Amino acid sequence: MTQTRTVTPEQDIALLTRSIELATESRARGDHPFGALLAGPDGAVLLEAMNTCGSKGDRTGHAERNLMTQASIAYAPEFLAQCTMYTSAEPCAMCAGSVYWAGVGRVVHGMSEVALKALIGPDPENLTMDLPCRAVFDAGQRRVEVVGPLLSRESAVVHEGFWEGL
Ligand SMILES: Nc1nc2[nH]cnc2c(=O)[nH]1
Repeated sequence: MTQTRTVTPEQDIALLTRSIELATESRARGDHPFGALLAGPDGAVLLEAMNTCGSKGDRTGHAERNLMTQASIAYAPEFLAQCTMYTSAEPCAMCAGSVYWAGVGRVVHGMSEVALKALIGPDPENLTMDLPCRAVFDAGQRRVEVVGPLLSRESAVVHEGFWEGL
């Protein structure tokens, strides 16, 4: 039987804060400062992931895409439809696509893709697109609920001084 989502707004903030901590850990180990986690219908943390663009030399190694690969191997789409992905920054088009194809039903994100683009600029390491994840989900045949941007300031802090140095 599929569990119904009961996660509360207070849990949303706590879990989004955890994704920002993962972004800080990602930066500390030499990767880009992004983190993401998957929470079950009741808000229990099921999986966590960080960016691996630097450590694995994989330019598609975004935190959310790494998480969705793990999620789609570990869980059935009927269950993932009741789960939420929390991510320190709005998912890019590739990551939003991976959320859609894995079957996750809800996304809560930190700073917006537009704000990220303004913050990073034309850095060749991260040519941020100008495409909200809602636009990607709206093109699909399955509903993905999006909540965000939330904690915009907190999620931007982890990028401070990072991109200028690359
Ligand atoms: N949202 C997001 N954007 C990125 N841009 C480069 N890497 C990432 C990532 O891991 N997540």
